[in-house]
Amino acid sequence: MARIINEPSRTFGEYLLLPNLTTKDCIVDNVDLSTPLTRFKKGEEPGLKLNIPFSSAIMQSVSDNNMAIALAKNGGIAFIYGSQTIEEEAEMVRKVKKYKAGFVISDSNLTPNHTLEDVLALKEKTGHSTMAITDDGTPTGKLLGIVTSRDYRITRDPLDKKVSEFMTQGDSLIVGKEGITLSEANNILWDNKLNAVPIVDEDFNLVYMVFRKDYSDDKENPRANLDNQKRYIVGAGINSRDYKERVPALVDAGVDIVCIDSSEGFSEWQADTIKWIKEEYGERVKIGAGNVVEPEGFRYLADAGADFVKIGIGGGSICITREQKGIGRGQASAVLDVAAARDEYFEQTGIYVPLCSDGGLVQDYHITLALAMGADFVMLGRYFARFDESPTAKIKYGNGFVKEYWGEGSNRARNWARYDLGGKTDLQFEEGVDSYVPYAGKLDDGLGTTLHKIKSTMCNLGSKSIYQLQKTARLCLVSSTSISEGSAHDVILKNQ
Ligand SMILES: NC(=O)C1=CN([C@@H]2O[C@H](COP(=O)(O)OP(=O)(O)OC[C@H]3O[C@@H](n4cnc5c(N)ncnc54)[C@H](O)[C@@H]3O)[C@@H](O)[C@H]2O)C=CC1
Ligand SMILES: O=c1[nH]c(=O)c2[nH+]cn([C@@H]3O[C@H](COP(=O)(O)O)[C@@H](O)[C@H]3O)c2[nH]1
Ligand SMILES: [K+]
Repeated sequence: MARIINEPSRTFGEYLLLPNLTTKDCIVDNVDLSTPLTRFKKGEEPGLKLNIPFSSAIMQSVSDNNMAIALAKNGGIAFIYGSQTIEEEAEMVRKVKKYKAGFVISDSNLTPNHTLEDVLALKEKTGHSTMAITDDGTPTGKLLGIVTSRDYRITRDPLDKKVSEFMTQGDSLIVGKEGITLSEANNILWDNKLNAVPIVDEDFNLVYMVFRKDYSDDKENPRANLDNQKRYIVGAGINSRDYKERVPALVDAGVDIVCIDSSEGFSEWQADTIKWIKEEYGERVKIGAGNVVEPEGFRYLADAGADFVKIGIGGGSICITREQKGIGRGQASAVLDVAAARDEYFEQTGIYVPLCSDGGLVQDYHITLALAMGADFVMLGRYFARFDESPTAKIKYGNGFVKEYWGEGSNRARNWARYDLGGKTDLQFEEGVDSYVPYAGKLDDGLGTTLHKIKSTMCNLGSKSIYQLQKTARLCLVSSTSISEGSAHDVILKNQ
């Protein structure tokens, strides 16, 4: 007979935190939010850590190279979406690893044989008026010239005028040599009254551009999550099918960690994927797996060698998996149950496997709850999709703005593959929706507020670290009637 777990599965909104004694040294500035990202043996340090317990969802509408840079700058990690070709995903990883504050890879490039018409079309497409002219029109080709809007006049020059006739070239072309510092590049900009300076290697191949406007806002964040070569840490999503091709390409691009991206991870496909990666790369390549919602699934993946395990089925804001397939579990119950299994696993084996609570986090305090319940970090989709740094369009909506946000199980996300990875297309059903989320401005600002909230809650709980929070937090269940007591009530709100 089927086994029934009679305890109903619960969500974060059903719990509140109880304060503990706040000692005088427990102030926001003293709260440390660093947390392990990968498994470690008792008494040892994890191979990878996060400086804040945040990761961004493995989704087309959330995690590209821009999100990865913005989040790593703040101490977290993005997992670049795997629902794209291997080459495209590896290229995104490469862009993050090549990124140096203030040095950008040129996104507007042409050859001398292009025309003014091509210049105008490219400007329309990228929004950038400074273009690098290289022998092959790529951002890494031999640099032959530069075009800015000062080099042509739309009213006077014919549209078929060749770029070679009006680009800045020869002795007038001022460049910086690869390896110079940002402040040296900035001196070149000022000394020559330029808005941009191309940086070239020994063979005059283009490597970066440095723009005057970028210089001021590129001070390094002290929380930045960096590797031993001072490059940003980045993760990437993989699947349990093409990993033998995808993982080598990602490793070649410099990825720090991969994560099997699936709605449900208690499977031999995932164990095989982990096994292959560990045999191929040993400890050099870290790998997260999931998702699970109960202890058996956790233990299976921990035994298989997962470096972290992700929790959450059907709780995401764009998820309709529970409606479609009837699988899943309230996220709070899932985290509590799996965290207990993780602690038991640690006692039995001396191996600590970090947990990630993925999806369904709505209020900022839900993040604190997830950590208190035993998660070491969280993964958020909707939250990050709202910021400027997410890859999707910002659209005017009523009096404000929204950004697009769609699930990886939606038809929109699945369209990337020309061939179906998983069987007959005519049998497919959607497991996610296509939606809008309210636009929330710059990631630095929004995330800054959330971090401050989490830290001040931790002070109420007398915790200066996530470890302490997990060990000492006390939580209570709330009744549905007491929930209304928690918002403004029995008053007439002004300005409404
Ligand atoms: N966290 C959540 O609640 C949910 C997440 N999603 C997202 O949607 C996307 C797609 O997820 P899934 O459909 O679960 O993808 P998936 O690729 O893991 O699974 C699809 C199907 O293929 C099977 N499969 C996996 N590897 C195989 C192999 N090597 N050979 C043969 N069959 C294999 C799986 O067992 C499953 O039936 C992911 O981005 C996931 O994160 C979708 C629904 C819910
Ligand atoms: O049922 C689903 N259908 C989908 O199409 C889908 N796409 C993503 N995900 C999962 O949702 C997480 C993000 O959730 P939030 O927006 O709540 O942060 C993500 O991190 C995923 O775990 C999906 N679940
Ligand atoms: K399964």
